[in-house]
Amino acid sequence: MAVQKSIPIVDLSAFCTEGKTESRLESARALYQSCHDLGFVQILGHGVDTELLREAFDWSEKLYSLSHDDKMKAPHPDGPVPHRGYSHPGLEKVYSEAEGNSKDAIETDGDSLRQVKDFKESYEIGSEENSAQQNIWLPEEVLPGFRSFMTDFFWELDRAARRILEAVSLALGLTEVEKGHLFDLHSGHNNQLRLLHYPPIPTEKLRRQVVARMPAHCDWSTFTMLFQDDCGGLEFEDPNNPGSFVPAAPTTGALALNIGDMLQRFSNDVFLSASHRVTLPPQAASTNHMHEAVTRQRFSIPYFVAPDADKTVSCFSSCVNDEHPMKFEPVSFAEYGASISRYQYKRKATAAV
Ligand SMILES: O=C(O)CCC(=O)C(=O)O
Ligand SMILES: [Fe+2]
Repeated sequence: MAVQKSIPIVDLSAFCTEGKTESRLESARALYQSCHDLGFVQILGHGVDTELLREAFDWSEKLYSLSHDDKMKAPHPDGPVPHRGYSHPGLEKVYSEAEGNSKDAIETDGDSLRQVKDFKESYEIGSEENSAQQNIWLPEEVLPGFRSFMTDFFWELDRAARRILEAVSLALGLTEVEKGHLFDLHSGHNNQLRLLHYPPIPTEKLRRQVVARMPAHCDWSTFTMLFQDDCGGLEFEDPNNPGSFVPAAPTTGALALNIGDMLQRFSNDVFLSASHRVTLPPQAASTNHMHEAVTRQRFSIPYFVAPDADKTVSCFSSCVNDEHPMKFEPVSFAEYGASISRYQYKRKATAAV
C-alpha cells in the first residue's frame, strides 16, 4: 500500500532581522528540499500576526454574510481583467493549463470548461496604486472599515512575502545581484489578495462532481501564501505520482506555500509549480432539510505574490548550467497571465448558479 505523504513544515523565523546565518542556511535547505521535490510546503515563522489574521477572517465572514444585492455593489467585471471585486458563485471557472489548451475549450471560447461550475465566491483586492488593475470597493457604508483594513493587510502580507523571497534566494543559491533583481521585479504592486468563501453544499454533489469547489490547477504567480480555516479540503498533487493528491490539513499558525509558474521559470524547473485543488473536506458537518449530508462552509485567504506586470521573467543564471540548460523562454508576467486566464471569466457574465 502506498504510504500517505504529509506536507513538510519549515520555520522561517531565522529570516527576521536578528536571524543567525547558520539557522537561515538550515531553513533554506529544508525549503529547497520541499519546493524541489513537491512544489509546496507549510511555513511557520512567517511573521504575520495571529490576531491580524483572525481579524481578516472576521472581515471575510462579515463580507459573505451580506445580502447578494449588497455584495453585487462591487461586481467583478466581465472578462478576466481587471481581476477585482466580488465574484458570485459560478462566475469564475478555475481550470488546468491542459484543459485551457484543449480543442474543446478553444472551439467553445471556454464554455466547455463551465459544464461543472465552481461553487465558491471570492473578492479580489490589489494595490491601491496598480493603475492597470484598479480596486473595486463596496461603498463604505455597506461594510465600514473593510477597505481600510484590507489595504493595510495587503502590505502586511507583502512584508511576509519578502521574508519568503529572502529565503527562496538563499535556497536557490542566487548571487547578490540576482537577489536584488528578484526583489526589483517584485515591488508588491502586482500582488493579489483574495478572500474566498465556499458555501455549504450537499456532499454528494461534490463527490459526483455535479459542482466543484476548486478544480486542480497551478497558480501562475511566483508563489502563493495561503491561510485557511479549520475546515480542510485543500490538496496538492504529488509530482512523483501524478493523479494522487495529498491533503494539506490546516496546521495551527502555519501558512501553506505553493510555488507558482513564475518561480518554476525563474528557477529553471528547480522548484516545481504545484498543482492543487479544493475538494471534499474530511468530515461532513450536518444534514439539511432533505436529510442530505452537507459539507461545512470554508473560508480561505490566498495571497498571490507576483512580478510586476510589464517586467520580464527569465531563468536565473545560477539555475542554468550544461546539465540543466535553460528550459523557458523569457516572458512578461502580463502576457503569460492573460493567456493562462483567458477563459476564467466569460466575456459576458452569466447568472449565479
Ligand atoms: O481555497 C484554497 O484553499 C485554495 C485557493 C486557490 O488555490 C486559489 O485561489 O488559487
Ligand atoms: Fe490556487
